[in-house]
Amino acid sequence: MLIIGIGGGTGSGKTTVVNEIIKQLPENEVGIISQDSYYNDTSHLNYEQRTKINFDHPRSIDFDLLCEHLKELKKGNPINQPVYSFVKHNRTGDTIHTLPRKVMIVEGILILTNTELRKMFDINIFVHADSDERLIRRIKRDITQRGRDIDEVLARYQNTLKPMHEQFIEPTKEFADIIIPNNRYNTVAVDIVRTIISERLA
Ligand SMILES: Nc1ncnc2c1ncn2[C@@H]1O[C@H](COP(=O)(O)OP(=O)(O)O)[C@@H](O)[C@H]1O
Ligand SMILES: O=c1ccn([C@@H]2O[C@H](COP(=O)(O)O)[C@@H](O)[C@H]2O)c(=O)[nH]1
Repeated sequence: MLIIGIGGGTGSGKTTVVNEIIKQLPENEVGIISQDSYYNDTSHLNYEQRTKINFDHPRSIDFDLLCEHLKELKKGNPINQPVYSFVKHNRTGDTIHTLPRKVMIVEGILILTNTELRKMFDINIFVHADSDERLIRRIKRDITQRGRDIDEVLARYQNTLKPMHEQFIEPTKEFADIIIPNNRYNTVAVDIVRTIISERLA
């Protein structure tokens, strides 16, 4: 199994890059694990309390479960990936039955901060976009897709997202084997990663 970790700040384009990478690859050969599925289960909190969580800090992620799941996939066993709702700020209770594939892609803002996870990755990729570009994308996405308003997005950006990005996420660039500049759609970089995967699948 080839495991690729794709990190980078919110709005840098990780999900978009992953979708482009897998577009022309055989569906049954490549699997995706999203760090977002592994936000801690916060069912013991009410909605108001959940809105106050710092979702950009590594402790907001259930890395134990994520590592355990990746180990199971490596052993050839399927896992049940939790489904997360950004609208409710919590797991939905549903799961996605995820089968082990020849290539597994793990993507998320904080995945490269975790030493145990990094040890399991064969290739570390960091997707970079400038912070103003990421903020613009985040405002548009969170308002249209995640049920936020402009005040919420900007307050979260100033209070937690920006400082956490600087403290935890940006430094993980150091661990990257490949940095994808993604201020514009980067088809060349996507092709390179796709070629690496195709060679492994051949
Ligand atoms: N290179 C790009 N140029 C312009 N918009 C982009 C680019 N890459 C992604 N986007 C858009 O930015 C938003 C965030 O992208 P997404 O892939 O969800 O980022 P991430 O997963 O890193 O948070 C989405 O609406 C997406 O369509
Ligand atoms: O309940 C939640 C959980 C997370 N967030 C924000 O999401 C991003 C990470 O997702 P990307 O798709 O990589 O952007 C993170 O910056 C959190 O602030 C949230 O708003 N609500």
